[in-house]
Amino acid sequence: MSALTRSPAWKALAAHRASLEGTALRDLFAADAGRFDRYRIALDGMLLDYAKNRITDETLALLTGLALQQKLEPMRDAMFGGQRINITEDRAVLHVALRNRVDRPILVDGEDVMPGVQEVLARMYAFCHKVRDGEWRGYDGQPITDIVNIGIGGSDLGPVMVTQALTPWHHPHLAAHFVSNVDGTHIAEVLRRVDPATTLFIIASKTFTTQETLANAHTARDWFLANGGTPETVARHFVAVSTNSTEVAKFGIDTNNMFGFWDWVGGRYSLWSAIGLPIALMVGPERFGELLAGAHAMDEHFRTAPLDANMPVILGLLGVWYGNFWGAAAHAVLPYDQYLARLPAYLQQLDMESNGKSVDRDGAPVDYATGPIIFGEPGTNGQHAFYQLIHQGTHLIPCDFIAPITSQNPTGRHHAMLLSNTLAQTEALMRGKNEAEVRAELEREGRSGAALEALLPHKVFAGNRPTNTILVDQLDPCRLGMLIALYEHKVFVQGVIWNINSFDQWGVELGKQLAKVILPELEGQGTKPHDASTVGLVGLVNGGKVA
Ligand SMILES: O=P(O)(O)OC[C@H]1O[C@H](O)[C@H](O)[C@@H](O)[C@@H]1O
Repeated sequence: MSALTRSPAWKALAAHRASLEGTALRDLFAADAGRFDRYRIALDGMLLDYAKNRITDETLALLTGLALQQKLEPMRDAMFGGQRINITEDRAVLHVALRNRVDRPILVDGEDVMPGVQEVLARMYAFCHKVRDGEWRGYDGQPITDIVNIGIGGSDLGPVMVTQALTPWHHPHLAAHFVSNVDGTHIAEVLRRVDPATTLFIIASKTFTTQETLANAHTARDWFLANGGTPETVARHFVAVSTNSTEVAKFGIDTNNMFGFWDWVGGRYSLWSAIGLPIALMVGPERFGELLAGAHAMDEHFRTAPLDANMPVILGLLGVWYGNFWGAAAHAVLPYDQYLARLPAYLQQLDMESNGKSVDRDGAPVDYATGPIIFGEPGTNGQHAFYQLIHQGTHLIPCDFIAPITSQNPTGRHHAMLLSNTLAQTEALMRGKNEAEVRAELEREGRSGAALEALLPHKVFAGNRPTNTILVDQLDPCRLGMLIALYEHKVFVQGVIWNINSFDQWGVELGKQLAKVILPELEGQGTKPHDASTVGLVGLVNGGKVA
């Protein structure tokens, strides 16, 4: 048994969990009118309501006890203090420095990183002004109309998600496009829609060695050169965001047109750095600053609020509660805002790449569940697709419902209808509908006898399904920054409880290595030994058809 599962706090939670068997959320609500008042946290136009969870005051006390036992506070302070908590890569973890709006010095090995952060931000902002004001011109003197960000993983998902979420603040004469997949269809479809004379390519890669990104970048440059561009004008159309100036120069981008960041910014935590350039170009430096300010407000809350009044801590602990003590393997994120359509995809990388680990910080196998499967779709679309399983399936799936009180597009009754669905879903999941209620309903519909009995079990909802509701006044840059930082810190909290390193991602390497072996085989350069299935599949691909 691991130290964690042997620990007093863990055992106390296991015993407490057993004592809650058979306790239904609807009964907890009926017995306690104060749940909503006690189980909510508000901060700067954002509210977390966590009353619809299988918890009591004792649960929260035991969960915060677990956090204390696992040294959450010292670990949090170590992150904010620039210590090298990413032990397998020997790096500090300082995305919080990128949005440190008060200029509190943040030291890594005794050196303050803040001047460097400010310097890159100032260069980014100056560049944004030039492009946005039409001062930055393409090869034939026209202003830029289209921005194509080429990157993948953390160099894509954050910029895509945020750019889409902040659509109401977009520059009226700029359009953003994102190319990530190595599938040639992705870049082909984007290049079909843009004009080389007025397009700016951002090649975004922390390492500048990522196969997909470099393939797309080369294809973009070849297309540019074949369509009116020249080697001399590449500099007006290609900029890079990277930590690797050597590889950027090798690719042929003038390092004057490179925006740097640092090894202490993890890919999936990098949208606050120069990786956010497409966002800043589209919404402008002022709005980008508000995004950073929102994240900073959440950082300060996480850093200073007591554990039991701390949004990321509570979200993280609730996830541990369900994953480790109730057997929940998945977690749904359900944004009731069309602008947040890509939030679930973004959170899949943030959470699953961070906490999808099965050895602890010392390399010992864990004997407890770690990060959950994250999925989601914007409401109300998800309701008409997979909510059936959440309501009546055999898996317990805790859900986060996220919604703005005010819409950016008030259109007739739409927003009230949207929000009525948000609130109804959390109520339905919590309450369910018991046999007596279903029976009464069927009788009111005029059913009776065998027909009623046959239908009855299908229409029962067990309820007792836990949800969090995150309401924001409106989805503006500041609130979006808060929301993303909330999830970043939630993931951190869980990693600390599970004693895993949330900041490496060795699990993505094996597939990359093997793809390098298979690629030459698909390009006619001989074959290599594999298992029978892989050999067979390579043969079919090389043969050009499946049979
Ligand atoms: O920014 P890059 O160095 O191109 O990396 C892009 C992505 O690829 C890697 O394989 C990692 O799994 C991601 O965490 C990273 O964000």
